[in-house]
Amino acid sequence: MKVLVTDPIADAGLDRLRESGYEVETAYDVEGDALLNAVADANGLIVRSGTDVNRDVFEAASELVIVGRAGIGVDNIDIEAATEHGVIVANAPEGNVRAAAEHTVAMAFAAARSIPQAHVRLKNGEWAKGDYLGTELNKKTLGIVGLGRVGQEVAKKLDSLGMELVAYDPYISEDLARQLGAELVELDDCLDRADFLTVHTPLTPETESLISDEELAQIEGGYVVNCARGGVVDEDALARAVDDGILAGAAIDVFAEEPIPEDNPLLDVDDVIVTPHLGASTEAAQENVATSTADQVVAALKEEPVINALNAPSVEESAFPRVRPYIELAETAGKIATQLLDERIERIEVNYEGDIAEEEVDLVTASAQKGVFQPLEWQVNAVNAPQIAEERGVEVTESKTRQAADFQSLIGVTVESADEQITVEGTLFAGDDPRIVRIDGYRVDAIPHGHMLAARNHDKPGVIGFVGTVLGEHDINIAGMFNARETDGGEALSVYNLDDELTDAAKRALEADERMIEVRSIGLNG
Ligand SMILES: NC(=O)c1ccc[n+]([C@@H]2O[C@H](COP(=O)([O-])OP(=O)(O)OC[C@H]3O[C@@H](n4cnc5c(N)ncnc54)[C@H](O)[C@@H]3O)[C@@H](O)[C@H]2O)c1
Ligand SMILES: O=C(O)[C@H](O)COP(=O)(O)O
Repeated sequence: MKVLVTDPIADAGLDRLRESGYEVETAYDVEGDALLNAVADANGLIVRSGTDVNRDVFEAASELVIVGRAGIGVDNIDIEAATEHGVIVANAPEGNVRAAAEHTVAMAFAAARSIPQAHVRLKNGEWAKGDYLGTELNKKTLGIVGLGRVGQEVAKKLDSLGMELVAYDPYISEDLARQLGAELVELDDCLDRADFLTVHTPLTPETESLISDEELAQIEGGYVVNCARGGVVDEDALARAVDDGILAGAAIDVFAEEPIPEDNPLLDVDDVIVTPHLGASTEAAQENVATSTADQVVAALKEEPVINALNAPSVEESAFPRVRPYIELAETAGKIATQLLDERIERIEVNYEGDIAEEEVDLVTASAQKGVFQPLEWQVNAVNAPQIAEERGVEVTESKTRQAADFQSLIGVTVESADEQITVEGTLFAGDDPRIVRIDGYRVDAIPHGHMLAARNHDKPGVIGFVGTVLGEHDINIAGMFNARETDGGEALSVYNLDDELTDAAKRALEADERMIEVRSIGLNG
């Protein structure tokens, strides 16, 4: 399997991929057709902020299982297109937080003391001591927009340096802000009170140009720091505000277009200091994000849970060994159920009984949906199955009961149409041996594997012999057989494991007998 890496990541990450047996291709700075060609046979793709992973990339990458983002921001990845193509997107949300926070603090100080400007003049032989009278951060108010991981780390650092903290973040609790020593306020209040404003939100339609002319005017006389994403602070408005003396200065690490074009207005304003997106560029941060991203790519390629998947259900690493066998069992039960139902599926219910009901089962439920849709859809997996259900208007419900009647753990997948429903229930014998133990209420003991035949018949003498004879005549060998009946002489259900697929001719021959009620071929391969 091949992992394509299109932005530079630390060697430790590349080594980890190679040690896991994957071919690693590095192709930095590729774009357009070159990127589409490189990704065509890649099973994994690792990027930073430099690669535009758009819909065309997903359309060209038919083998792609995961895009790993060696860092936090995923605004360069079309997650919707990834989900539609069944591709996991995962980032490394922890590894560069300290680096980003330290850079933010450094930029705030650098702007407040005009360090870059003084540095350049001194290097040019000019002792401009009298031109720089800086501002202390001590006792000033820091306005933080976005109090997530980086925002919180910045809050801790600048709180300890004597700043007053106010924060605007509509998605966090007052309690959390209070624990950090910050007052949670509305945006207007945050802007009015800030001597320094630092933004730490992702770039989304909601945050794009969140800080523009009007907002900058509210920070009059202060400084703006942006080490989050270009575009959250409007660049033209910021250049104007600093140039016109409305703001004392700004420190910017990230830009709406990167690498920054020469005509970016921020480059022309002396009191705007800039760095080329260096927030995450420390040795420690790069090693952290590279190894954590490589681990997630390896996990995805081994079909193990991807801890930081952004568009797929996941399971805690410690719980995975307990949940893992049920993932396949649920998929199998879903596959069988869907092949036993003729009509359009309108509802799926996944029921958990016993020990498994204690676990986090999002991934198991997604796998049951994958099983249900797989015989019907071209490319379905646990990433896009919930979306397929939503698009088709299929209602999916989950129920759990900790009490189990006959088995330590039992999973039931019910598929329902307008006038029919089928439930297939399975368990694990000895912890990892999957068995289908009930189909539509009939108690069976079927090993779900390969080709199967499910036959409903009137419970009359000679039926089992008849089925065996017909299959024999059509050269189909029976590998195993399980029979269950409602009542003596009532209806019976038999499930057969076959070495070969049930042919149409054999199916017709079985259906021709009046003792047979229904004959279904079930395929569990693929
Ligand atoms: N310069 C760099 O190299 C660098 C390094 C790391 C992270 N980053 C960027 O920093 C930003 C923050 O990263 P993080 O790890 O803290 O992310 P995070 O998801 O932990 O935090 C983001 C916070 O923003 C808040 N938020 C979302 N929409 C908001 C809105 N409209 N108004 C106010 N708050 C809003 C969220 O509630 C959340 O608390 C991201 O854009 C990330 O890409 C940049
Ligand atoms: O979102 C991030 O993690 C940072 O912006 C770092 O981006 P980079 O990996 O491109 O340096």
